[in-house]
Amino acid sequence: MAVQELDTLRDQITALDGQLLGLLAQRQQLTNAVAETKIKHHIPVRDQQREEQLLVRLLKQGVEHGLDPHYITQLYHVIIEDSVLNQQALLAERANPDSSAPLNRVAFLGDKGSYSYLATQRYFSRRPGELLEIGCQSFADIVHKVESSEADYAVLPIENTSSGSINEVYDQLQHTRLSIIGELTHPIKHALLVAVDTDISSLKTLYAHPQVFAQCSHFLADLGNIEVKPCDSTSAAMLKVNELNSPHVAAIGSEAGGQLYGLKAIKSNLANQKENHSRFIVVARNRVNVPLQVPAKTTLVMSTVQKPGALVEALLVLKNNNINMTKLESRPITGNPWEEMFYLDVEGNIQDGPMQHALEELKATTRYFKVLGCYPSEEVAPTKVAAVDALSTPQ
Ligand SMILES: O=C(O)C(=O)C[C@]1(C(=O)O)C=C[C@@H](O)C=C1
Repeated sequence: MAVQELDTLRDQITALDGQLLGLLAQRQQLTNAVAETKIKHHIPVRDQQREEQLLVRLLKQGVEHGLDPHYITQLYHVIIEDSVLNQQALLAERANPDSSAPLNRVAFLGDKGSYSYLATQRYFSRRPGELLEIGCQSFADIVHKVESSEADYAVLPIENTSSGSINEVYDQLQHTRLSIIGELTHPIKHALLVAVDTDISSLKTLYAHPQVFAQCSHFLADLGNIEVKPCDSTSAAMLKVNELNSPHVAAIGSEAGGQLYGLKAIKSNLANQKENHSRFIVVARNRVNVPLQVPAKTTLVMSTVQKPGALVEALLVLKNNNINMTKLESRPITGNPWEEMFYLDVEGNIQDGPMQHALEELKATTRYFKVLGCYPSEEVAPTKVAAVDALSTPQ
């Protein structure tokens, strides 16, 4: 039965939410205009001093309105992250006029609903041009699609906060001529998805990608006697459960992806770590120019000579040139037992003087050395304001 009072209140909320969206769109137009000005005057995109001033003012105003400072801080971080990433995408587009096309053909693992699919959608939503998704069954197939020009880009998961590096992808990078042109971090929220009404105790078989099983090992250990069946992708697992349409089977995947297959979540937050994120890389046939106004990352691959301390020597080159390394990964070299290929992510732009100097030195120190790509860093660290703690401390 409709309650008149509730309807009236909800109408007012709906109207306000509409206004909030309108205001956010206006804010976006202004920050896009800011990006144009920054392009013209060579000003860096990020200005954390300005962010801090804004946040301090908002917190003061928010407290006067009776709003929780943590709520304001979180909201503002999302708004700023979006603003920075949109501006970076705009600058990158201007710096690479030849790579803009009306259609972006993108290869990724799985089908509609896979985490790679969701990451692909998110990455390209900030870029001009329509998106044509090309679902693939293996990482080798994805890379081949771009190498053979059947696709323009590939989106590949490279590491996860719970299960670590994705070795197969690193191994693909060893043998390809493609370049890394972008990255993004996407939250991975695993849920238990079923096709028909059921409960956990009725389940006999669970379908998921092996990486997903690794990320949810604590949940699986508590489940007891359920058969786990690996699938090529999360979307393949969801499709299987949709087809079987049985109260005894479930898939692990995202709730958003499951909805595309008519599946319902009967339990969420299955990952061992609460903060479960995957980092994806975007690769293409050609390198991109990264404007010096945006924070850049460079991924390198190298092998050192076989002598004690060779890796330390190479890493000292980075230290001596004041270059920050954010990741170091090693993988065996195919055909050369006990020899390792090292993958490094470092902060910096290959067009920058100190970086070029460091790369030259590294080349001289190592046996094999290659830049896999230089791309805009999509990690927007939130600006912290000391006043937040003071404001939220109970009196
Ligand atoms: O004011 C700027 O310089 C902007 O780029 C806008 C903005 C914002 O969205 O408010 C975004 C990024 C900067 O770090 C600071 C503020």
